Amino acid sequence: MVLDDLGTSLRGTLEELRGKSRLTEEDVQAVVKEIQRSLLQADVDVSLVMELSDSIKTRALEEEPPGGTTARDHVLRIVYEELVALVGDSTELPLEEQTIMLAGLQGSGKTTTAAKMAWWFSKKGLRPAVIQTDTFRPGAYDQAKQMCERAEVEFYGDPDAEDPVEIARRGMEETADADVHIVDTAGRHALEDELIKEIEAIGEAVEPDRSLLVLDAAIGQGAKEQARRFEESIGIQGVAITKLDGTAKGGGALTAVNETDSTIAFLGTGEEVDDIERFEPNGFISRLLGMGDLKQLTERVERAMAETQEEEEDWDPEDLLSGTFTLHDMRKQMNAMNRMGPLDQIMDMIPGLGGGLMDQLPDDAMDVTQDRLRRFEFVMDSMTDAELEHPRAIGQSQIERIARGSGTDEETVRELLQQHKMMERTLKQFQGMGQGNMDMERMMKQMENQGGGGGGGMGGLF
Ligand SMILES: Nc1nc2c(ncn2[C@@H]2O[C@H](COP(=O)(O)OP(=O)(O)OP(=O)(O)O)[C@@H](O)[C@H]2O)c(=O)[nH]1
Repeated sequence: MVLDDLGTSLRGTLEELRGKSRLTEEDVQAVVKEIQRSLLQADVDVSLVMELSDSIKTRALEEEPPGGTTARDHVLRIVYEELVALVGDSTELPLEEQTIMLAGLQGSGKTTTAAKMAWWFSKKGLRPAVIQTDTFRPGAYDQAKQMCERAEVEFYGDPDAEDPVEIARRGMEETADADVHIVDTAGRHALEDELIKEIEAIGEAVEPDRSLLVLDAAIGQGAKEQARRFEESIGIQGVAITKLDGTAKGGGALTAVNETDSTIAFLGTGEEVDDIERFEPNGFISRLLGMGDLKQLTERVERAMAETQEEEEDWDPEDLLSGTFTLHDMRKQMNAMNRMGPLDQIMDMIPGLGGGLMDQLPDDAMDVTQDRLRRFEFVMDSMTDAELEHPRAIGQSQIERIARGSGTDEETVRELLQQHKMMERTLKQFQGMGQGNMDMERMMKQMENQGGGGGGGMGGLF
């Protein structure tokens, strides 16, 4: 896959830095040379490679590594950050009603990507439909139809119709119930005016909210020209890079994204409907370098720089006692519980609250079931940022969508929302108690009562 051997070769060079606390110019040069070699081999544009190596060199030599950071960590962090900047952010894709048009050359993987994207949106709880307008390639209709059947998503196409614009228009009408329309267009062997005109006309008919260019990872320098032409005619908001599971190099596609100031939306990694990933720059580069989660390394160094002992990754129980309590907070707490242990121990860490308070709760109150946690995780995965931030504003139609997307049921979504409400209320009382005006016994009673049938007291949280 893209830049495949970068991680291997870089690891060797970095190993040689082990034990060193300062970097020499030769050290940096050796690292940069490995990166240049890998990127150029993977078809990344020369000027882009030079730009990247210059900034790595300058930063590695000029930035002062914070105390306690090894030379290896210092340079690895800079390489990681520069590579993340090179691949750019992920294309914004709100989970809401929208029309997405796919464009690209023949064989780039548009039809496959349309069905995969529809599958992806359906897993997020939306109702997608694929509209197939390819009248150029015989077989495109059957292929799209079969894939959509496998993805269990709505499909519209007309094998007998000849006018793609008319198919697109009718497709939008016929699938009016769907909330995400994915419009697949025809490709050609090369970028021809006819192809551009056809896509422009389809664009006028369906008025897409965003258009994505589908690029085969094997494409070389030609990707730049393609991206530019599509960008000029229909405007490209993002790119889907396909066939990353093969031996493809991917550098051409990366260059195209960078040159056109575009972003990557999806990665295709196989021929099945679920062989699709939402592009996520940090994870992508970490995986590429084969070095675990490098974001953590960056964060560790940043913390050292700020000379703070604060463990940013770790949830601080005291946060619960101030400010508003959102589902983001609840999720952080769930993660923290996975790492830190059961709730009673966590509560013990809160100054003034631990020390025996939890002993007064019924034994099973702190029983955290993994299964429940996991189901709540699925539910939260299918929520938007806004929903996580303002859970009280979640209405029935959103509950239905979230339940569908998370593969759970409405009952579980409601349970989570109820849980959040209960926890928020209880925490407010803790806040009150923190100020010394809460009667302990009364609070304990309330906590128990709030549990209702779904689980007891504070322990019914999960
Ligand atoms: N291995 C692998 N194969 C893929 C991937 N995406 C698409 N393909 C294959 O690539 C070939 C072309 O894909 P299509 O989806 O038909 O391409 P298209 O761009 O719609 O082609 P036209 O309709 O002719 O423009 C098919 O055989 C797909 O199975 C991928 O991520 N990995």
